[in-house]
Amino acid sequence: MATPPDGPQAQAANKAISKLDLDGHNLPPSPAPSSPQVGRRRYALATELVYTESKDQYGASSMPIYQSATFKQTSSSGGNEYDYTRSGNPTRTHLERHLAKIMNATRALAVGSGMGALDVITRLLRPGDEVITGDDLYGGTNRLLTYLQANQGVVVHHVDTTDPERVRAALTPRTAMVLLETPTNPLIKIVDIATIAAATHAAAPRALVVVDNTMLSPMLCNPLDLGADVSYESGTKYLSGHHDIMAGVIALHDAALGDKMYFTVNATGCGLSPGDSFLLMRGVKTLAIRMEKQQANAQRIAEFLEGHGFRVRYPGLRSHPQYDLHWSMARGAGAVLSFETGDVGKSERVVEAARLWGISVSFGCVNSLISMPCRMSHASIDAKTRQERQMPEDIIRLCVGIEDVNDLIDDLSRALVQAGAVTLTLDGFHANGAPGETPSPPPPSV
Ligand SMILES: N[C@@H](CCSC[C@H](N)C(=O)O)C(=O)O
Repeated sequence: MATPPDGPQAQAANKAISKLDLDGHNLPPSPAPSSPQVGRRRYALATELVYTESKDQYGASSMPIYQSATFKQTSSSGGNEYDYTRSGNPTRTHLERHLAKIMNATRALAVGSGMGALDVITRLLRPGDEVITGDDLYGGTNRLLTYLQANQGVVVHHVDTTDPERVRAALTPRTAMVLLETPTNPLIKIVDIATIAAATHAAAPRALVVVDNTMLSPMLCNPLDLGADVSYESGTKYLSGHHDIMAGVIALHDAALGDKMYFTVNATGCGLSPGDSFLLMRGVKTLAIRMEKQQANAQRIAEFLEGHGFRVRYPGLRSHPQYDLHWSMARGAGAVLSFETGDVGKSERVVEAARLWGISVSFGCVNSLISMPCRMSHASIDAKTRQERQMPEDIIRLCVGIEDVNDLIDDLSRALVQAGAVTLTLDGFHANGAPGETPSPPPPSV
């Protein structure tokens, strides 16, 4: 899973490191000039996640929480490195520099949630600007784009981003942003970032290609290396890993764009708090080992469900229609999968019968979660739109954690049996009813 030391990803990462000041003590606007660390060898990603180079005044091996709203100045004109935590805080700066390093970026910004990150990014849009995005995407993203369309004069085109030609056909001189997710949430479709980025930059040079990398995290994919201009993710998920904070992260190369986004962070006060910056930093250090276990568990569970006749969507399965495309961009399949039972009521019963799997939105945490996206994470997309976009109402999303995989499979098997989603036979059990044969009517909008 680690980046090969001489591969293109590692070269890009070295470039990013050489541009960073790694002392962790500069107030944001523009990244500081290079440090004595320039040109040092890039370690494997698992090492870089843990290795930090902060110059804490006492040599603390874990950057302390600077729990202070304001900072004393040495002169009446101010001008010290930090003045007010909304504008900058040493704990957040340390985190942002570490994130820039592991996301192969020149600059990273840490804010209060994944949606907060998308808000900062979309504030670059102006009335009349056009956004091209997917027809399967996270409910919160869809909601923010719908708001911008209704209130800010931004025109949003939802197309099937799994087909780069559809994106190409939607590009116009007014395209300001192409917003991608891969794998998509919750249908786990794969989007070709490199082809779409190249097509976008050729046809609409001022357009930004923005990628939501939450499903994979920098452990498995680096969208900036594939040609994206901005990569962002919910730090609430894999980066922190314990569902004890909300956070959002933005990574990019363009200094002027970074300054514009920092302006918004400072002006609106959405920067991540010192305490949450500390927790996110702590979580990032164990990302490699968590992800390794989570995706090994997810693979076993996906194979278990598929082996019993369910339609499973997971890029670790050879049956995934875009298996090769996924593996050309990513170093792993992640730990989110979805499957269908063919009946909404049956899916509800499965979810409610699970004990070890918590009924919760979110993913990327050490404990496993089960949910019905159409009722939960994607309920803000109205039923008609969900139907138009062919979202199966019975779809169940599994977000796999680090528990013992046999316990997870036992609990899921029991829930499937209890819900009547499988038929018991002498040689085991099999899914009842092929998904899609009896399409479920959408429930009323939420
Ligand atoms: N009630 C929330 C639901 C958040 S879903 C969180 C997450 N990104 C996921 O996909 O599970 C809302 O309406 O935003």
